[in-house]
Amino acid sequence: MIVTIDGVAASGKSSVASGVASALSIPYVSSGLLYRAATLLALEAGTSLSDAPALLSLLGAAPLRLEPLAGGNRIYLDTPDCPRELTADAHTSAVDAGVSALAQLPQLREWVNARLRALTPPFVAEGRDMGTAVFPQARAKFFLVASPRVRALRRVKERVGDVEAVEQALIARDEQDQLQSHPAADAQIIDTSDLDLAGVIAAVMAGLQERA
Ligand SMILES: Nc1ncnc2c1ncn2[C@@H]1O[C@H](COP(=O)(O)OP(=O)(O)OP(=O)(O)O)[C@@H](O)[C@H]1O
Ligand SMILES: Nc1ccn([C@H]2C[C@H](O)[C@@H](COP(=O)(O)O)O2)c(=O)n1
Repeated sequence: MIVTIDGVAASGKSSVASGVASALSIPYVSSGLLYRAATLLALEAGTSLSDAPALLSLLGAAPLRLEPLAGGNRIYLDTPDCPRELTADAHTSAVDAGVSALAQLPQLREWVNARLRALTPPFVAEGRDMGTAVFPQARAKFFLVASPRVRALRRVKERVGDVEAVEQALIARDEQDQLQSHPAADAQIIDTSDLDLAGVIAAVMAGLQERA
C-alpha cells in the first residue's frame, strides 16, 4: 500500500505524513528531503544548481542515505572518513532559496524518483508530485493547501523569521514549484488553514477509511 500526501510549501506535509504513518504503523518518506540534501551538497561544493551533469556527478559520488523514520525522516552522508547527518542543514533558508532551481531539472527529478520507486511498500510518501508522477497507482492520494499567511505563521514558529518575508518567500517557492505541484485528479484536497495538526491527520485517516 502507498499513500501519497502532496501539497505546497509549509502546508504541513511532513507533519501530517508522520502522523498518518505512525497511525498506520508504516514508514513515511519525504521526497523533499532528497531535493534538499542534493541542494545542500551542491551549495557546499559550489556546483551550479542548474548544471544537471555536474550535479549528477556530485551525487553519484555522495553516499547519501535516507532514513524514513516515522518520527521524522533523516538523511545522512556516509562518507567513510567523515559520516555526517544532513537533515538540519537541509532545512535552512539558503537551501529553501536554491532547491526549486535544482528541482526543476528533469535529470534530478529522475534521480529522486528512482530512489523513491526503489522503496518497498507500505509507506506514506510526501512531496509535490507523489500522487501524479511518482506513484500514480497509490491507493489513496491527498493534497494539502493552506493560505500563505497561515503557512508563514506556522513556519516562523519553527524557524525565526519575519512573517511578511517568510510569506513572500513561500509564495515565490509556490510559483517556482507550480509545474510539479498540482493535485492528482483522484486526490482529496484538504485546506488545512483552519485545522490543527490533529484535525488534518484525522481528515486523512477518514479519507483512508472511505477508500478501504
Ligand atoms: N494543521 C496545522 N496546524 C498547525 N501547525 C501545523 C499544521 N500542520 C503543520 N504545522 C506546523 O507547521 C510547520 C510546517 O509543517 P511541515 O514541516 O510539516 O510542512 P511541510 O509542508 O512539510 O513543509 P516543507 O514544504 O517546507 O517541507 C511545522 O512546524 C508543523 O508542526
Ligand atoms: N516531490 C517533490 C518534493 C519537493 N520538491 C521540491 C520543491 C520544494 O521547494 C523543495 C523542498 O521540498 P519540501 O521539503 O519543501 O517539501 O523540493 C519537488 O519539486 N518535488
